[in-house]
Amino acid sequence: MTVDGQETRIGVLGGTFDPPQNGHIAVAEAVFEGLHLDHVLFVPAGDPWHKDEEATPAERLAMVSLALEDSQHFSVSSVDIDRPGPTYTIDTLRDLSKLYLGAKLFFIVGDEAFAGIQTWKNYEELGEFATFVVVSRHGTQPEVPAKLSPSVNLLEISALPISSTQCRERIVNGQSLEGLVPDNVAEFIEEHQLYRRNA
Ligand SMILES: Nc1ncnc2c1ncn2[C@@H]1O[C@H](COP(=O)(O)OP(=O)(O)OP(=O)(O)O)[C@@H](O)[C@H]1O
Ligand SMILES: O=C(O)c1ccc[n+]([C@@H]2O[C@H](COP(=O)([O-])O)[C@@H](O)[C@H]2O)c1
Repeated sequence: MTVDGQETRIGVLGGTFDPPQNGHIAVAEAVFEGLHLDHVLFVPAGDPWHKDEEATPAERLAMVSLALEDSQHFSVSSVDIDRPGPTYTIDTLRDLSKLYLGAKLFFIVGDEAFAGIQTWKNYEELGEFATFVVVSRHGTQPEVPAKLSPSVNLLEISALPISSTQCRERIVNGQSLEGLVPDNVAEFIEEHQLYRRNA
């Protein structure tokens, strides 16, 4: 896949997006600009085996679509939701490599998520499919396994201090999400009464 004879460069931001928040969009923008990408795909996990998600896959997919609806360069992919079973990045990257033949993939991941990379399925093979862009979310120095190191790019960004956990806790505490998630995502959460478990 080429744009004007150049190899297409596609960023892949995998996540639980429970809910999508402005930090996700900011990190995608930072990597899009910093690495001169052509596009960023946001890929909500169908069954994130490593987390206890609250909203359903369909709700998380809908919220990511809303968050990106005005964006020219970012879009959502349902590959991880369409595939049955636990979500593994090796499968995400295999599927996207087939869908975007010849494109160069950049898997974007925060330093805290990358810290667990050695627990990911077939992690030694991930570098065959994508360059890993590890962003300085918490400013920690990630340990890079030797087998992956040729495929890992550490990128300093000014991450927004926002997490999905913080958003969910604010809802439980009856606090506003203004400035933390896009307005249309806040409206969806309100309309569907999401994350109110203890309220
Ligand atoms: N504010 C942020 N700045 C930089 N990276 C982020 C930020 N928020 C999330 N990310 C990264 O985006 C990816 C998807 O994150 P995820 O959907 O799990 O959100 P989260 O805020 O980390 O969720 P939770 O609080 O529920 O653990 C991960 O690689 C994560 O590190
Ligand atoms: O492949 C795995 O085993 C694996 C284990 C943990 C996380 N991941 C992926 O890492 C991405 C970020 O996860 P998270 O926890 O921040 O939502 C998301 O795309 C997950 O599917 C993948």
